[in-house]
Amino acid sequence: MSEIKKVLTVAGSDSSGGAGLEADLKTFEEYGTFGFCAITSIVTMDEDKNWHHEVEPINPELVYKQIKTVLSGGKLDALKTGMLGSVKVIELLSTIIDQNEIENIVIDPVMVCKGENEVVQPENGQAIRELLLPRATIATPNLFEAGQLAGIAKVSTIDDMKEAARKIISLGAKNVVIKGGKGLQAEKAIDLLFDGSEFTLYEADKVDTDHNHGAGCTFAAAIAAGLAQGMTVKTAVSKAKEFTTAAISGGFAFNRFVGPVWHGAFHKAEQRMNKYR
Ligand SMILES: Nc1ncnc2c1ncn2[C@@H]1O[C@H](COP(=O)(O)OP(=O)(O)O)[C@@H](O)[C@H]1O
Ligand SMILES: Cc1ncc(COP(=O)(O)O)c(C=O)c1O
Repeated sequence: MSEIKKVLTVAGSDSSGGAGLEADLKTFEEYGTFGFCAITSIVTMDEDKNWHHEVEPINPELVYKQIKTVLSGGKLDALKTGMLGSVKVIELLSTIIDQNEIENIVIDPVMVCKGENEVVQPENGQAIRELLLPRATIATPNLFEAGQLAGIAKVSTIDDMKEAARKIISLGAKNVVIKGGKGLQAEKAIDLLFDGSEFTLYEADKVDTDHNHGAGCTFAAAIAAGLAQGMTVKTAVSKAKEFTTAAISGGFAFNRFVGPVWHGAFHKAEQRMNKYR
């Protein structure tokens, strides 16, 4: 057996299990890669506060020590970032990327949680743009995040996505895939990849569901695992799209607010479903 590929996620914890580092690790496992994590923040949702997401950042020094622990095991095949907790963590991460040989870097510029209107830690957006985009093999913003990174008020059409993608590439990312998802004014769930010269569209049927908590994290994690396994960017995005569509189709109502996607759905183990559901 060839050596197992190693993928690190630096992300927030979503104890409801669909998003955050939980989504990433489950996805890495489904891909047959080995997942590591460094926790940057802990997210909880409070029923008494209308299910508002509360974010508790982890001390940056502790985040640094977690990453150093993982790096002590040798070279990583991919690194994925999610919710980063603070500007300090973003600064540390950019230095760590420069000082270590990491081939594939997937920057998921998490700025919003589904069901919330306000930006989580708005000061992080500028730091992600300046410090992480130039180091990204691929950035994976959703429509809102693409607008924030590109300085475009609203991204809601394919043409808007193209404009935002051009801008994000000009900020230094090697590739960007903008997740059209449910928010796009289109019949299908369309994502747009731009590598600086060519646009590629990825389409899937829209799943009619509200249980898509974690879809964005899952998509970016799947891209990271695919790249770690040696896929080209185009193949990794295409495979991630299939994986995520399946995960959304397998989503379920967890409580009255959150419906997580199910990362195990792609491999449709019927026995697994019958056993646990
Ligand atoms: N209802 C849906 N049906 C099918 N695909 C979807 C649906 N919602 C989102 N997606 C896909 O899931 C992935 C994540 O998109 P999105 O949910 O917009 O990201 P985020 O979680 O970062 O907001 C993208 O590939 C998007 O096209
Ligand atoms: C820790 C964490 N990261 C990322 C996200 C973003 O999740 P999604 O993939 O649904 O955009 C969330 C949403 O709640 C979260 O709690």
